[in-house]
Formats: sequence, structure tokens, C-alpha cells
Amino acid sequence: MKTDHVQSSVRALTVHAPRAPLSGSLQVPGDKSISHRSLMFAALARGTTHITGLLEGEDVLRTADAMRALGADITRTGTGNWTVQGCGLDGLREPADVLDMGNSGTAARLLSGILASHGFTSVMTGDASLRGRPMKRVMDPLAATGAVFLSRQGGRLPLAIQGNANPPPLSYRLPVASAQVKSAVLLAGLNAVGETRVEEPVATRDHTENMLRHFGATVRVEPMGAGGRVITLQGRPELVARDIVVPGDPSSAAFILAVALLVPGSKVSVRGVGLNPLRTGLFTSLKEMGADLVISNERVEGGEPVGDITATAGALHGVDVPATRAPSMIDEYPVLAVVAAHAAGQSRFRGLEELRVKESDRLSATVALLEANGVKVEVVGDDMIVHGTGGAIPGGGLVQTRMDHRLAMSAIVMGLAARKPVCVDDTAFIDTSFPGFITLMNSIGAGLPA
Ligand SMILES: O=C(O)C1=C[C@@H](OP(=O)(O)O)[C@@H](O)[C@H](O)C1
Ligand SMILES: C=C(OP(=O)(O)O)C(=O)O
Repeated sequence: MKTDHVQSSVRALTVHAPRAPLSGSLQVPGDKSISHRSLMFAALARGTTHITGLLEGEDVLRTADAMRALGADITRTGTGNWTVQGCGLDGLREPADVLDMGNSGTAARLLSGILASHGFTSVMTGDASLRGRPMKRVMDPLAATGAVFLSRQGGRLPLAIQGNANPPPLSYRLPVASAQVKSAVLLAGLNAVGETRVEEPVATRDHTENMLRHFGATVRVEPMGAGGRVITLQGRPELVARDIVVPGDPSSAAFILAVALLVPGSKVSVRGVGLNPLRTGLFTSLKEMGADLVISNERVEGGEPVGDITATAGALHGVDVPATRAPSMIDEYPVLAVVAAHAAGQSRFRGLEELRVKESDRLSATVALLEANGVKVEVVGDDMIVHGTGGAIPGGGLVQTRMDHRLAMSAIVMGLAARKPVCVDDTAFIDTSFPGFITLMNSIGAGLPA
């Protein structure tokens, strides 16, 4: 199994500060959220969808395998170029074997919405990290549609799902700010007659809403309260194949831009980065720290705002990131903590409870990453407080990456910015979201061992 392959080929790395400033211009791989959805929605549509710029990371390859097991015909025609022959909403078939979603919460949670609303039985599992993550957050709303779930204790994978092909439409208020939960409910609503309604008190990434519309569904989005939204989806739409251009992943660009800000004298551009406003909280926070980040060539590609971002190294100061910004930068806190460790003064990141249920407990893992490298950090309730070193991160630590790609990449950024080398226990999981990361870093002069 591929999961075992990733787990068994441990790749340790020792990271030294580069001898010279970093420079260059590059593109990062396609957006992970949009890539998963492209494959899933194309499989549910009728006709042939061509996808350009698909992220070929392990997580997305798991979604491709799962959609194939459900009957879609999915072919890779070139780097990032994929073709999906969809089955239509009523054309999926029961998978003959267990669906292995690897390390991917997005794949598992979104797929559960699809599986719960089809009249067959399926079983889903994942690697040790994913098997530890909570699935009750999707099982609870989906069970109200008549789907039956059997999971391990605490709502953990493996999970057996007996779907209901005629689910009633749900009206659901998200108890956690999660685009994955929102998407699972909306995807189950595709097969329901009538209007599915989701209330989110804080807006989360809206790729599901935008992309379902692109494939022909009627989706309405209205503001609710201060920063919330109500999303309504008309059930049983005729989903029709539509081509998709996947923008560069802002969550991947984050690591390149962060290292360019921290290594003195550096200047690096990342071209074609997705700039959906529900994904750009990190860039806002970096600018508040005094970062020299310039966005140029803004345009719309494949329905998403896209631009080029240039980062130039310079002095940074601490920042107070409000909890309401968390959903728009939820995957970027580990690397922002490294930037805050380098900055002068104190930073506070508020409302990080969701970090505890990612590929690892990212709150405690980020604290450990900083502490191992001589940086003072505290957790107060759900807030993280980082005491910046004013450009003098001691380094010299060993970082445990806990099967978590974002910790591995953040640890590498720390090693490039620290005084003493940083050892990273395992970088293999970087391939889940950012294949080619080390090669790209070296293309701007990072000098990492290949
Ligand atoms: O919907 C998505 O594509 C994602 C939503 C976020 O998770 P939550 O919905 O759990 O916040 C994010 O952390 C994940 O990397 C991708
Ligand atoms: C949390 C992440 O992904 P997922 O939930 O899909 O595993 C991530 O990529 O940082």
C-alpha cells in the first residue's frame, strides 16, 4: 500500500543556513483543496472534465484512486493534466474494497458526504495519522440523513458507511469552523430532493460552493452576522463536466515566501498563487508584521483570483492574529510561528483549537518545534504566544514531524533561518501536499541535501 510506502521510507534531513541570500522566481504545485474537489466533482458530473495543474501529491492521488474505485474513469495525460470521465450523480457504484485515504482529512471527510448519500456500503481507512483524527464531526450531521456509520471508538477510521440514496435535505449549523464539514453536508445534499442549508458562523474556504456552481449546481451564499454565511444548495442538480484550471496553492507558497522573508538579503517571487480571500490570512498577518510582500499581475484564472507574490527579506515585528482570521490561514500557523520566532517582540495567535485535530496536534507540535530550537513559546487556553528572537533563532534542535507535512516544511524553514543546524526526523510526508518541495527550495539557493 502507498501509505505504508510513505511511512516506511523515512527521510531524515539536517538543515543548515544557506551561505548566500535566496533568489529566483518559481511556481508551486496546484491547490490541494481545489485538486481534491476537481476529481470528486468531475466524477459526479456527466461527461469529460479536463483538469490542468492538478496537485499530484499523495493526498490527491488517494482521492483519484477512491473515485476510480467508485466507477469514474480517471487518466493522467501529462504533468498536472488529468481527464475524468464522470459517472453522473446516480452512476457511482459500490467500491469492491476498502478505500484508503492515506494521510488526507479532506479526502476522507468530503468523500463521507458522497458515500453517505449513495445506496451502497463502503469502508474507509487511512494511515496512522488519519486514523487518529475525528470523523464524528461529519458522521453526526450525515447520520441525520439516514446513513448508517460504524466506526472505531471516538468516531475514528476505519469507518463503514451504509449510504441512503434518498437522503432528506439537511439544515445544519456548523459547530466548528470547518470547510470539510460544510462540504460533506453539501455533497450529501446533492442527492437530496430540496434545499440543503448550511450556516457557518465564521466563513471558511468556499471552493465547494464555487466549484459546484461551476459544474452547474445552484448554490446561494448570503452573509450571516459578523463574518458568517448561509449556504443553500438545490438538490439533484444536473452536474455537467467543465474544465478546471487549478491555481498554485497559497498554503504551499507560504513556505517559500516565509523563507525568503527570513534569510537576510533574499528576494523570491512565486507566480500564479491562488488569492481566494478565504485563504489569504497568512499574507495579511505577514504584512502586519512588516513583511515586504508585493502582489502583482492579479488576474482571474479558472474562476479563482490569482497573482504573483514577491517576498523580500527585512526586519519583522510581532503580530496579534485574531481568532476570526484562523479559518483563512488554518494550515499556515506552524510556518507563521517560525516567522514569529525570527521577528522582534511577542506574537499572539488566538483561537487555535482546530490545530489540535490536524495531521498531528499542531498546537503542541509547533510548540515542540520552537522549544527544541531555543525559542520561548507559551500556550494560554487556545492561544499561542511566541517570543521573537529578533533575527537570532538559536536552532540546533531535533524536530519530530509526527507524520505531518506542514511541520516538516516549517522545520526546514526554521533550519534555513537559524544559527545552528536543525535536524528533521522525517520529511517523507511532504509528498502528501508538496511534491518537489526540496528541489524547488534548492532552485532558489537553499542548498538542502537532495
Ligand atoms: O476543505 C479543505 O480543503 C480543507 C479545509 C481545512 O480543514 P478543516 O475543514 O478541518 O478546517 C484545511 O485544514 C485542509 O487542509 C483543507
Ligand atoms: C490539514 C491539512 O489537510 P487535511 O485535513 O486534508 O489532512 C493540511 O493540509 O494542512
